Parts: sequence; structure tokens; C-alpha cells
Amino acid sequence: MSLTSLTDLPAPAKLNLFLHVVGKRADGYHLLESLFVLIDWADTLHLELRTDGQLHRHDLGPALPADDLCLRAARALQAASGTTLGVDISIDKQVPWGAGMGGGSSDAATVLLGLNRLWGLNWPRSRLLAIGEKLGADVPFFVGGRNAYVQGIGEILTPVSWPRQWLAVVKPPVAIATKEIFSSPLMTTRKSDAIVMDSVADTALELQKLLNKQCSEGGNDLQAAAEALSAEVQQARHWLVQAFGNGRMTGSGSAVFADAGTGDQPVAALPEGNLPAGWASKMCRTLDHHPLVGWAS
Ligand SMILES: C[C@](O)(CO)[C@H](O)COP(=O)(O)OP(=O)(O)OC[C@H]1O[C@@H](n2ccc(N)nc2=O)[C@H](O)[C@@H]1O
Ligand SMILES: Nc1ncnc2c1ncn2[C@@H]1O[C@H](COP(=O)(O)OP(=O)(O)OP(=O)(O)O)[C@@H](O)[C@H]1O
Repeated sequence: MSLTSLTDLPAPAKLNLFLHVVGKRADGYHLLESLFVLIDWADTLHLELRTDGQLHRHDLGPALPADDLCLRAARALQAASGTTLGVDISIDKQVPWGAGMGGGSSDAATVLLGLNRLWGLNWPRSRLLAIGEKLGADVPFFVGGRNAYVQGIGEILTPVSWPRQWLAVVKPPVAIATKEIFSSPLMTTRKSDAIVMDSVADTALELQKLLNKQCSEGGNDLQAAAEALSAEVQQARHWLVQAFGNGRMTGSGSAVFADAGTGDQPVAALPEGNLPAGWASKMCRTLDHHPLVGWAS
């Protein structure tokens, strides 16, 4: 029997445990090296099949831009597959945007994975990745579904198994446009050296050690530019440093996070009552993998 709906599909956010800018492509996009981890702060999507070919979105929470990444993902898959089917997408937006948490990119990936099933396409993951790459730099990571060491502009993914970790996340009430940060003169002065792997025969364990080192020493090469633009980002990071002894920005901001340990409980609680009104925060945990990781081969 064919499917007519898929409900409660998760679209989890990501954090960049470190982020280095290591170069620039001819088209102006910046080359990165970063450790991306999935966290348990997620949007929820519901997909309802339409037989008239139309694509619609319904916002169950805060209103999204009219032509958002969910609709763009659905349109791209519809065009590439030639299907005559459509969909009603309902979205409960929980992940803050303009945060560097990849919320919109994750929504797009969940739409691709869900429609691949709802429309009976059964495409392999590689074909979905090719579509995801055109939608945004972070979409391939979410389609891949595994915590990963990420290179290029986001399309070169090396899956890593990352230990379960508590991460305290704070998002000040300022949305930062990725483009603005990448074009800041402060960013270009922060070019990092590339991580050097001895040979292609390097084991997963060696990669893990290198990544651990970058996480403990490294930072985010976009942070200075974001803090120059927004005093709130700096304020949020200082607040985390006071509470947890560390704090760092994710992506191009404005969210910041602190390592809160790997035990059964976080090393400290988020003193949320101390945050100004309008600030969002959550004690998150890394996911072992995306809940929909098995949805494409
Ligand atoms: C910085 C990260 O958050 C790390 O996860 C992402 O790479 C950002 O990804 P994103 O928000 O999906 O970005 P996109 O929507 O693809 O790009 C927005 C704009 O940011 C700039 N941009 C983005 C990514 C990148 N690696 N280099 C860039 O220079 C480009 O001017 C681009 O036009
Ligand atoms: N489904 C969506 N959810 C959130 N934002 C969206 C969506 N579709 C389009 N956008 C637009 O994209 C912008 C960035 O959203 P998104 O959450 O992907 O980026 P981000 O938080 O900056 O994360 P990153 O930079 O890591 O990709 C928003 O300001 C919004 O206007």
C-alpha cells in the first residue's frame, strides 16, 4: 500500500565544535575545516501527499520566509525526479535561525529524505546529496546524517563517531547573516593553517585524536567578525565562560555553546533565570546519528 503521509519527522540542528577557514574558491565561497555534530534541538516536520503536484508549507510555529528552504528542497526534488506528485509540509520550528545551527539546512535535508519515501522515488543517498549541495553549504551534512569532519564548503564529509557530550547552547536575540560574516575584513585576517593528515592511510583513531586537539585548542575563525558586529554574541560567550569555564561560537553565529562534559549529567546547570528576556538557551546532547540516517541507502 502506498504512503499518504509521514508525521513527526525530526530535523535536528548542528554545532561546529571548531571551525577553521583555510582558503577561498574562485567563486568566492570559503573553504572550511570543521567538526559538525548533530544535537537534540530539532524542528518537526509532517508531510502530506498531494496528487495535484502542488507544493505548500504551513507554519505551526513562528512564520518562515515565504519561499523557504523546505519548499526549495521539495521543488528541486520534484523537478529532478519528474514526479507529478506534490506535498503539504507542516513545520513546527523550534531551532533558532540566523544562529549558525543549520536549522534551515536540516529542514531541507529532512524534506529530501521524507519525499524520497513519500513519492516512492527510493533514490540512493548520493543523488539526494547532489541536490542538497545546490540548496546550501550545510545541507549535504544533514543528508549524510552522521557526525562528521567536514571540508570544502561543506560537501566533503568524513563520518566520525563522536562521544556523547553535553553542550550548553545560548542564542542571543540577534540573527546574523552568513554572508555578512564571510565578507568581514576581520574574518579574512583569521585564516588558519590546514589540518595536515600524514597519509591517506591514516586511521579513524588518528583522525579522532587530531579532531580532539582542534576542539580543545581551536576555536571558530568567524567569531571575531561576529563579535565585532554584535555585542550580544560576546556577552553570550562571556556568560557561558563564567558558568562553564569555556564558550565558543557555532557557524557564523549568533549562537554560542559550552562543553558541559560527557558524564551522565552536565557538569553545571544552565542558570537560565540570569539570561535577559528574549534569549534562548538549552542544555543539549550530541546525537550518535541523524534519526533518519537509515532512510536512504
Ligand atoms: C559557516 C557555516 O555555518 C558552517 O556550518 C556554513 O558553511 C554556512 O552555510 P549556509 O548558511 O548554508 O550558507 P549558504 O547559504 O550556502 O551561503 C551564504 C553566503 O555565505 C558565504 N559563504 C557561505 C559558506 C562558505 N563556505 N563560504 C562563504 O563564503 C557566501 O557568500 C554565500 O553566498
Ligand atoms: N526552513 C528554514 N528555517 C530557518 N530559516 C530559513 C528556512 N528557510 C530559509 N531560511 C532563511 O535562512 C536564513 C538562515 O537560516 P538557517 O537557520 O539555515 O541558518 P543559520 O542559523 O545561520 O545556520 P548556518 O549558518 O549554520 O546554516 C534565515 O535567516 C531565514 O531567512
